[in-house]
Amino acid sequence: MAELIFFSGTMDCGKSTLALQMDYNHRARGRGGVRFSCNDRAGGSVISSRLGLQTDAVEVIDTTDFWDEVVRRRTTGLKVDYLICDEAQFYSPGQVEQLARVVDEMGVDVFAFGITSDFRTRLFPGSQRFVELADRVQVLQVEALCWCGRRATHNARTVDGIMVVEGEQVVVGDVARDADRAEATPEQVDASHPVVGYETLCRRHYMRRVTAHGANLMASRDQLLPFDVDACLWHGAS
Ligand SMILES: Nc1ncnc2c1ncn2[C@@H]1O[C@H](COP(=O)(O)OP(=O)(O)O)[C@@H](O)[C@H]1O
Ligand SMILES: Cc1cn([C@H]2C[C@H](O)[C@@H](COP(=O)(O)O)O2)c(=O)[nH]c1=O
Repeated sequence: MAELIFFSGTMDCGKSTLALQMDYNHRARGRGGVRFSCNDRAGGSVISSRLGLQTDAVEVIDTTDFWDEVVRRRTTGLKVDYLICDEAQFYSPGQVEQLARVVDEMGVDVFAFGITSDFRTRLFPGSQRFVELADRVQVLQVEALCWCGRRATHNARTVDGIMVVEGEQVVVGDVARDADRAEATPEQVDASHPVVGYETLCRRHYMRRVTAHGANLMASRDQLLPFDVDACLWHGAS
């Protein structure tokens, strides 16, 4: 029985890696599949994993109709047993409905991969529809971590190094590694080209808006005292 599975998690938890692995495993057993992606960080028509793997894919755009995509391939004799759908949070609710129909009426497995919520903790409309329609929502086993070591559950956005909670829902970007993470100096800030980045945080530090950079700053200011960033915040220290 074909299934619609939504593999979900925060940014940087291995979704694209798993998408490429699943494609490889199914293909290795002779199944025919089509890979789709949308606004991948590495550019159009590609699925890229931070582990270094990258494979071509069909770019999903506003007019993409998944039902037509499958019918067109099957009528030219191609085998379509499954679809890999990366960056699925960016698909429209209507496209998610098309995917459900492809599963139910054409017996095609759909493996979709995406983040559920945006930098304001709000569901992406496409992800919401996946949660509503999927046979299974599977949370990835590999956990992205917050700087404090807890499991990261939220995606924070930074602009020039500062966490923000307002802005466009879709801004393609990457998580910064610890080494790159710093608030820009006033000289580096170019108001016409703000640098947008992301950081995965636990809920506690998302709610208190403490990124790795903020925590480091507080730690360095407070070197002479026993340091507990959460206690500092709780008591209103800056
Ligand atoms: N140099 C590396 N060595 C080992 N694992 C890495 C390396 N770089 C990235 N990763 C792993 O890749 C994961 C990110 O994978 P990716 O598929 O790009 O994530 P997602 O699609 O969920 O954003 C990280 O959580 C980490 O486990
Ligand atoms: C939280 C959030 C993320 N995005 C973008 C940033 C990346 O381009 C993708 C997520 O890709 P990943 O492979 O899961 O790392 O989504 C966005 O546009 N808006 C957001 O709020």
